[in-house]
Amino acid sequence: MKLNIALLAGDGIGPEVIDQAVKVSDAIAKKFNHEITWKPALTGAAAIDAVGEPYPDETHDICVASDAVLFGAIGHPRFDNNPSAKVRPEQGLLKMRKKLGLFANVRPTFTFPSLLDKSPLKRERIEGTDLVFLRELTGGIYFGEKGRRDEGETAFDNCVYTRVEVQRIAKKGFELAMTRSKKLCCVDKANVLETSRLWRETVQAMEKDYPEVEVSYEFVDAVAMRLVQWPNSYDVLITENLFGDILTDEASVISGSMGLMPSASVGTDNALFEPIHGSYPQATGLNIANPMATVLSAAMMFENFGLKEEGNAIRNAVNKALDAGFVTEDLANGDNAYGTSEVGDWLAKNI
Ligand SMILES: NC(=O)c1ccc[n+]([C@@H]2O[C@H](COP(=O)([O-])OP(=O)(O)OC[C@H]3O[C@@H](n4cnc5c(N)ncnc54)[C@H](O)[C@@H]3O)[C@@H](O)[C@H]2O)c1
Ligand SMILES: CC(C)[C@H](C(=O)O)[C@@H](O)C(=O)O
Ligand SMILES: [Mg+2]
Repeated sequence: MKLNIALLAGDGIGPEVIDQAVKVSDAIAKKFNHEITWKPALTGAAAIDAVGEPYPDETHDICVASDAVLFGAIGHPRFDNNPSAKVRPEQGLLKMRKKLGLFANVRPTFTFPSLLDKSPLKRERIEGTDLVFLRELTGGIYFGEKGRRDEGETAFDNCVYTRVEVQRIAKKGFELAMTRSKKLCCVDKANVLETSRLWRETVQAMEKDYPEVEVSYEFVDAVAMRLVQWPNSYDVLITENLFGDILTDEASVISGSMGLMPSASVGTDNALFEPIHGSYPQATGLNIANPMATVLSAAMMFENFGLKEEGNAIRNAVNKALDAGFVTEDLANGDNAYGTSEVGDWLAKNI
């Protein structure tokens, strides 16, 4: 297969982890006879520095013309520490998601056999966890009207959802549940928020089309608790943008590290693959960040092209590295940590 992949490395550890995903993907291409053409493009603070805006038109054109996008991470402390900055790296990420129509963010949470005792949660709680969040990605409070009034003394962020936005993510949730254990949890705050009541009402109306799916409706605050208490009781969870952002970082503790969590952001016409973590500024340039989340995002990319064996080959290499203890410092004991690029080399060699 010939694949054109837009490569948006971004900021902080973004370029370091992306390099490893490229190495591993190139090893896959060699083994399975594919041809990958990488199309690097600017995004985030790097794009602000170069051209004054975090998601330039040229980058968008490259994304649209590609078969998929592989994304590292964006964000820089000089913006995080300056609340009044008008142009911010994160705006680029949001604009990109919106312009590419990536309304569904698929964020799986699973455990790795050799890491069961690495999690701060007890083995018997997390063993067997295999759940997927479908996080709505182009609506809600992230995209509603926001601003200040009263001479800056009052701030607002509006949370808005349309029924159609809820229907399309819920449809994905029901369809995914049908291919798994037929359990769907709708995460909301319908006891308080009107947008959540629209979510609940919309999902309830869709239940009749999927009679085999057992649907539960749970409040987000309770899910935040049960997620770490009984994670293996969940299968597919659908949720609005902000709740999904928060719960998936929480869920990374189940697997053992933020540096392990991949994701796919999909829409009708485009697909983008990105780790759930950020630019981890403290680790920039130190060759210590875990590249596995980005490497596993590349595995999701191959699977999205229908290349299951390729995706599995990546997962097997990651499992082998974890079993062998060939890991970065977030997962290592004491002195036994390997560098980001060494882990990438090891994975590529073991494809
Ligand atoms: N999708 C994205 O690009 C994205 C996501 C989240 C945050 N951000 C941005 O990243 C910047 C830093 O934000 P933050 O510190 O809250 O979140 P972060 O995800 O960058 O880091 C939080 C913590 O997670 C751990 N971590 C993250 N990635 C890791 C990796 N690859 N290997 C090992 N450990 C890892 C580290 O302990 C780190 O301190 C901010 O500017 C933020 O806006 C971007
Ligand atoms: C950086 C930020 C805009 C982004 C989000 O909130 O969606 C990040 O936290 C993520 O999870 O991808
Ligand atoms: Mg996040």
